[in-house]
This record gives sequence, C-alpha cells and structure tokens, in this order.
Amino acid sequence: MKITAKAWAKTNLHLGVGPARDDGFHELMTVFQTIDLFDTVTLTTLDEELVEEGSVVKQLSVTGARGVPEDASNLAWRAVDALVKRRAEKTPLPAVSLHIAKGIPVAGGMAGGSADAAATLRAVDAWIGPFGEDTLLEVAAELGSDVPFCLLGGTMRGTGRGEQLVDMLTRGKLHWVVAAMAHGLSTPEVFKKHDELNPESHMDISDLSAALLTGNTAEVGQWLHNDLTSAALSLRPELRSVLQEGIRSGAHAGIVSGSGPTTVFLCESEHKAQDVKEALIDAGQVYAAYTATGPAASTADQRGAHILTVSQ
Ligand SMILES: C[C@@](CO)(OP(=O)(O)O)[C@H](O)COP(=O)(O)OP(=O)(O)OC[C@H]1O[C@@H](n2ccc(N)nc2=O)[C@H](O)[C@@H]1O
Ligand SMILES: Nc1ncnc2c1ncn2[C@@H]1O[C@H](COP(=O)(O)OP(=O)(O)O)[C@@H](O)[C@H]1O
Repeated sequence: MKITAKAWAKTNLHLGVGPARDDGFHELMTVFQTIDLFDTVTLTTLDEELVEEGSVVKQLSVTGARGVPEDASNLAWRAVDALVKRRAEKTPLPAVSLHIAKGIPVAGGMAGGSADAAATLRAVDAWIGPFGEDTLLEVAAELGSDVPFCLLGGTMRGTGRGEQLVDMLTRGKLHWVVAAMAHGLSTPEVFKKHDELNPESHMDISDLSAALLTGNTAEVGQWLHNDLTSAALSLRPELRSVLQEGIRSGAHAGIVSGSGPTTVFLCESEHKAQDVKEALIDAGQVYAAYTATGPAASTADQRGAHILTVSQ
C-alpha cells in the first residue's frame, strides 16, 4: 500500500508570547494561517517484513531540502510511532518506509517538521485507522505545539502553548511573499533569547480579528505582529534589512514568521507580490523567495493536512 499526504506551511499573523510556564513552554496568543507552500509525505508498506516490536518505520528519505534528519528523530517517524501505539489491537504490522518531499523552508518558523508530522498522522490514519479526530489531535499535541494546527489548517487562534485552537472568520485570500534564509534558527534558542530580552507581551488580537473580517489587506497589514521579532533580530541582525527591503519595494507589511528566520510580506495583489519577490531576490540578502497565498486551500477537505493518493 502506498499513501501520500500533503500539509501546508504556516505563518503567524500575530504571535503574542506570555510568560514561561513551569513546563518550560510559553503561554501564547497566536493567529495561525496556512500558506500554500507544502510538503508531501509518502508512506509505503513493505509487505514482506512484519514487525512485532519496536518501530514499524524501517527507512526515511527526504528530497527538496538539506539538514532534515533521516532517522527516528524526524517528526514524521515519531508521528508513525506515536499513532501506532494508540492501536487497540497489538497484532504485528508490516514495516513501512517514509519519503518526505520538502517545499517548506527548514527551521524557518514555518512549521515544516510539524506539517510533516500532521501529514504522516493522516497517512497512518488512512492505513490502519480510523482513529478519530480527537485522538489525532491529542497525538498531534504530544508531537509539538504547531502540529494540531497543521492537522486542521485555515486561519485559527491558538492559545495555551499553541495547541488550543479556535477557528477565525476571514474574508478572501491574502497575498504573501515568503523570504527564506540559507540557515535556519532553532525555536528553543529564539524563545531563550526572548526571555533574556524580555520585551512587552502583546496578547490582544481584537484589531487583527476585526481586520481579517473586512478582507482589507492594508488593514490586516497594520495589525500583523510578532513578539519574537526582537529575539530573532538579535540572533540574525541581517533580517532588519530584509524587512526594510520588502516594505521599500511595496509590501503593506513584513514580519518575521514565527521563530524565524523566514520573513513574510503581505502584499495588495499577486502582481505586487511578484514585484516584492523580485526586489528581495535582486537585493541579494535572501536564499530564496516565493509568492504564496493564505489561507492555503479553497475547499474544506484540503484546508489542513490531507490525503492526496492511496494505491494498493
Ligand atoms: C514559535 C512557533 C509559533 O507558531 O512556531 P515555529 O516558529 O517554531 O514554527 C511555535 O510556538 C513553536 O512550535 P513547535 O515548533 O511545534 O515547538 P515545540 O516542538 O512544541 O517546542 C519546541 C521548543 O520551543 C519552545 N516553545 C514552544 C512553544 C511554546 N508555546 N513555548 C515555547 O517555549 C520550547 O523551548 C520548546 O521546547
Ligand atoms: N520532517 C522534518 N522536517 C524538517 N525538520 C525536521 C523534521 N523532523 C525534524 N526536524 C528538525 O526540526 C528542526 C526545525 O525544523 P522546522 O520544523 O522546519 O522549523 P520550525 O520549528 O522553525 O518551523 C530542524 O532543524 C530539524 O532538525
């Protein structure tokens, strides 16, 4: 059996970071949105080999990016193990291989690993499920704070450590430029730097929520905000001039995506986004730039991680 699932990248239209909790995570007030860069994960059963104990994953390969682990530390591998453990029956299963085709910048604040975990949960669910949406969401939250959102997609408010999700109403599509850097940033390091710098927390999303309802891009642009900006800029001072170049070349607003170092720019139209992308590439500071729209999908069954193909 061969199952391919797809999951979108995310950005945070608002990322308010509250105090660190006893478990080390920070209380968040965030607005997630999918944007239409994506990874796919293909799970293939290796029917000649049955596994009675330990992981059913025997191989993992990655194309489209460097620096992604190809062992049991990969979030997609961990997602298979975590969901297989939830089976009521403990009968042996065929071994599987995983292949990840990356289109989402790695360690870029765009939830690439979380997207792969979410796509893998959908693939395993199609293989040996159904487990039910509640179990999938529970396992997703065990795997990482961003994984539940990657499973559901769309535009959602995230609280707690980001795993408590509520749908948000939005109108129309937003046009984005995504500027990726050659080297990623570690999320825990960015939160650590944030704690050292201790900037003011912004936990009010009412203006952004109202702007999203109008569908007016300039207004949405006015309320984009990320509390991790000072930490990301302190670790990567060159992001300041990338942000300036995006605005100079015509974007309404630019922000660091999540923990960075990817930056995202909100533009009035697809045409304007193309101009901003070219200006960013010409300025020579970014590794790659893409145009994208958010929220990513136009049909309900594709808004989060979803199955693309199943073959016997
Ligand atoms: C910052 C955000 C914003 O959406 O995304 P990225 O920019 O990484 O994509 C997320 O909060 C990242 O989520 P995710 O990447 O799933 O993080 P996790 O694996 O759960 O946690 C990794 C580490 O990040 C820190 N962390 C994460 C979430 C949170 N609410 N508080 C934290 O302090 C902790 O140091 C934790 O050990
Ligand atoms: N499937 C995966 N794709 C990308 N990175 C992964 C994956 N599994 C584990 N990782 C590890 O997670 C780190 C963070 O990657 P990623 O999820 O892309 O970034 P972010 O947390 O900034 O959104 C990477 O440096 C890599 O070591």
